[in-house]
Amino acid sequence: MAAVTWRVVRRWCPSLPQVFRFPVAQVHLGRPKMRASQQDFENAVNQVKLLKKDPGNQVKLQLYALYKQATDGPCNVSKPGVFDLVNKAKWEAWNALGSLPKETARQNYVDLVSSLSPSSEASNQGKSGADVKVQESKDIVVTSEDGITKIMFNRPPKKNAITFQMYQDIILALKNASTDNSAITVFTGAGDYYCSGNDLTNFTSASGGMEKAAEGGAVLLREFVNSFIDFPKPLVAVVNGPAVGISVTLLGLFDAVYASDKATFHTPFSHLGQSPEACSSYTFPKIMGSAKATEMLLFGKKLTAREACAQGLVTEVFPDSTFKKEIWTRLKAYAKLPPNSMRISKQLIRKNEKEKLHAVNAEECSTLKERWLSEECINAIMSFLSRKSKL
Ligand SMILES: CCCC/C=C/CC(=O)SCCNC(=O)CCNC(=O)[C@H](O)C(C)(C)COP(=O)(O)OP(=O)(O)OC[C@H]1O[C@@H](n2cnc3c(N)ncnc32)[C@H](O)[C@@H]1OP(=O)(O)O
Repeated sequence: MAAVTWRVVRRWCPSLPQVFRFPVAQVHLGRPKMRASQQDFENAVNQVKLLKKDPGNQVKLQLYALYKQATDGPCNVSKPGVFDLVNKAKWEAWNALGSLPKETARQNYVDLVSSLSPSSEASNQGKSGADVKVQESKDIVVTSEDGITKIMFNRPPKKNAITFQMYQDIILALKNASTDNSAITVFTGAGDYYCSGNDLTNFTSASGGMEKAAEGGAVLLREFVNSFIDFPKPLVAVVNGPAVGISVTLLGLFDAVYASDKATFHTPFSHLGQSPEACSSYTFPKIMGSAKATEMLLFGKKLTAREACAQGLVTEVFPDSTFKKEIWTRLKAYAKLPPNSMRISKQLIRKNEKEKLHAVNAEECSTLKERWLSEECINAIMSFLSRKSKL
């Protein structure tokens, strides 16, 4: 899926690196524009193959798009399916170049490759992470500031429900955050909700029928949850409002959870004909004991922030009026702690659990794949979509 390595891709397509989304406007070209000859272009293509350091998915995406535009012209192939993550991302990057002339694409490719020379790689490494928007995505906004990478659900009109695209964007954001120069990574939500969980239209709107959607959904979910299990730095949730479904279950994989007193925690899986995910069938009983976990995961009991704190799911609750101010002040202080020490301590805490968590994730995903095709689940989703039911 998305985690194809640089080496694998070079083998797969020597001059066309694996890529992800990166808006054209953000390419910073290293020198003034001159007309690049075909020879310059071919030299640049060869230079890419010799790069010692992986330039990162965003740059690889841009290289791919510019190469295709320079050689084939505007994107002329149909968009790959929703679960063909890598090819879809490549298609989107190429398609985003619109009608950019071949010569300009060739020039931009040459300039981009030249900006990847060892000297410019070295000069990029010293950059501070001050207030940088690090990933372009409509519904997931990623910023980096004061040693904190913030990943924000940003779909307030839909209560931040998570689309298939958002799952993919989060996987990419976590991958980037694991190696950026921030000390901690924080999830939060825009608007009044933290997140209303899985977008219930994900399965009904996917092309290729429910079975294919369930199959692809299970693969995507497994990779998504794996990226939380394996995340190497302190992972903090700033729960600004109600949280539903997978946005709650994931909290068992976070290192700290801070909540506004307006937040609630709800996992209505039985109401939806579904079963728990994000390792919550293992983490929740461990955190709160099996009786309390049963009330949440089987009976769908909604907890207030204070109840969730008493059960150990939430670290601390703050009055909503001062929540943001207090929490960001505190997190900025935490982000100044020695990052390597925090990473190593987290590793020690997580190490003995990892294998178990991966096994639980795999089993939960295959169970869910069956559930999504069950009559109970399909009826529940249809009922929500036809507005007969709400939580
Ligand atoms: C591939 C991986 C799969 C992983 C699986 C995970 C399992 C889960 O996450 S299960 C949890 C799924 N979530 C829900 O069941 C929540 C459904 N939403 C609601 O019950 C309510 O919308 C609400 C209680 C969250 C909010 O109610 P409220 O009255 O305040 O606002 P609404 O008018 O209902 O919502 C505004 C707007 O947002 C749309 N929306 C909200 N949540 C979802 C959602 N989860 N999926 C799709 N759409 C959602 C809602 O339909 C409204 O849209 P319109 O304005 O267009 O009608």
